[in-house]
Amino acid sequence: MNDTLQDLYRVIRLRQETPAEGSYTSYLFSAGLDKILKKVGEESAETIIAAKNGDPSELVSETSDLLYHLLVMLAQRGVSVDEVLAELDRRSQKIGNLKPRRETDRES
Ligand SMILES: N=c1c2ncn([C@@H]3O[C@H](COP(=O)(O)OP(=O)(O)OP(=O)(O)O)[C@@H](O)[C@H]3O)c2ncn1[C@@H]1O[C@H](COP(=O)(O)O)[C@@H](O)[C@H]1O
Repeated sequence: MNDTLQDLYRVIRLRQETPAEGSYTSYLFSAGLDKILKKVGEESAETIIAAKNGDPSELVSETSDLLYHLLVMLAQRGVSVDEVLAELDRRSQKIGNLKPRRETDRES
């Protein structure tokens, strides 16, 4: 896998430590946790709508917005993206994760 998420997280941490003029990331950190969480919520909803709409480029764009805002959220809470990637790596050791479910649960 390439290092794009880790590189982006590094830039976000730089902005957190050293606010920069005209930086959207610095603006988010100065606005605080509630603003960051509001953006995560908005971008999540926009990603869901994009997935429903079926336009692949819209879905790529909205998913990118969401991932960026999730990384800002992690940085604000002091959690490294490496911890998330390590957790995903750990999970990749296990396959067959489907738990038994009732017939009525299949659509939701
Ligand atoms: N990946 C991103 C990224 N994705 C989305 N965005 C910003 O997220 C915002 C999302 O758009 P919206 O319309 O929802 O929000 P808005 O109206 O601009 O802002 P709000 O008033 O809602 O807060 C846009 O302003 C985008 O520019 C990003 N801003 C920065 N980055 C990365 O962060 C790096 C540092 O950017 P700066 O902090 O701006 O220097 C960049 O080089 C990029 O790699």
